[in-house]
Amino acid sequence: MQEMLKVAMPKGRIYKQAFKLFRRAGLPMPEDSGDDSRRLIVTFPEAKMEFILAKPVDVPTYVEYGVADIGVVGKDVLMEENRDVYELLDLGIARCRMSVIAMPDWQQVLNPRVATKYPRVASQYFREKGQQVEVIKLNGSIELAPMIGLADRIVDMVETGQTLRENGLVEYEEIFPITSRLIANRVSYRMKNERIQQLCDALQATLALPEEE
Ligand SMILES: Nc1ncnc2c1ncn2[C@@H]1O[C@H](COP(=O)(O)OP(=O)(O)OP(=O)(O)O)[C@@H](O)[C@H]1O
Ligand SMILES: O=P(O)(O)OC[C@H]1O[C@H](OP(=O)(O)OP(=O)(O)O)[C@H](O)[C@@H]1O
Repeated sequence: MQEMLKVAMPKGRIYKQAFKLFRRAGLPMPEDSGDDSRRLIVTFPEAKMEFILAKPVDVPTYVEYGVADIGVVGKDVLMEENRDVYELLDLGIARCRMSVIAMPDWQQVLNPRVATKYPRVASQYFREKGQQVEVIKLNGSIELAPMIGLADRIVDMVETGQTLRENGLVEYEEIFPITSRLIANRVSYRMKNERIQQLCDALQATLALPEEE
C-alpha cells in the first residue's frame, strides 16, 4: 500500500497552477482546488497526498525539517532561503523574473541604497558586481522605495511589467528568471524514493505535452 506523501504547497498565486499541474499529471484529485477555503491541511485520500498550505516563503523550511516530504516553491524563495533541500524539477509555472529596478533618472551614487524583499539575493548580486550597497529589507510594495526616496534602486520581481509602468519605474537588468520548483526533503527522498520519483516522472511527462485550454 502506498504511504501518504506530505506536500508543502504555497498559498497564493502558485497554488492554483500547481494544483492544475498535479491533476494534469493524472493524480486523482477533485476539479475544485479549494483555494478559497481557510483549511490549512487538505487530504486527498485517493492520491495518498496531504497538502500543507503554507506561506510561500516558509515552504523550504517545512521541507528541510521533514514535516513535508516535498514542496512547491518559487526559485526566488529557494535562492533567498538557501535551505538544505533537493531541487527536483522545474515546474515551469508562476513564471516571472528577478530584476534591478529604478526611476528613469536614476544616477550612480556612492554606497547606494537598495530596497528588496530578497536581501540575500540582492547582496550576492551586488557583491559579485563588486559594488558596495546598503540593502534595506522591505516586505511588500517594494516599488514605493525609489518613488519616495527610501532607496536608489530595488531588487524585485517583474511579471507583466504593469506595476513598473503604472509607477513610472524602469527595469535595468534581469538577475535571473523565476519559475516554481518541486523540492524534496533529503531523507524523504531516500525513504520514499519510488513514490517521489513516480510523481516527478508523471509531472515531467505532463510538462512535455502542449498545455490544453
Ligand atoms: N507577478 C509576480 N509577483 C510575485 N511573485 C510572482 C509573480 N508571478 C509569479 N510569482 C511567484 O509566486 C510566488 C508567490 O507569490 P505570492 O504573491 O503568492 O506570495 P508572497 O507575495 O510571497 O506571499 P504573501 O502575499 O503571502 O506575502 C513568488 O515567490 C514567485 O515565485
Ligand atoms: O510585473 P507585474 O505583473 O506587475 O508583477 C510584479 C509585481 O508583483 C509582485 O507583487 P505582489 O503582487 O506579490 O505584491 P507585493 O508588493 O505585496 O509583493 C512583485 O513584487 C511586483 O510588485
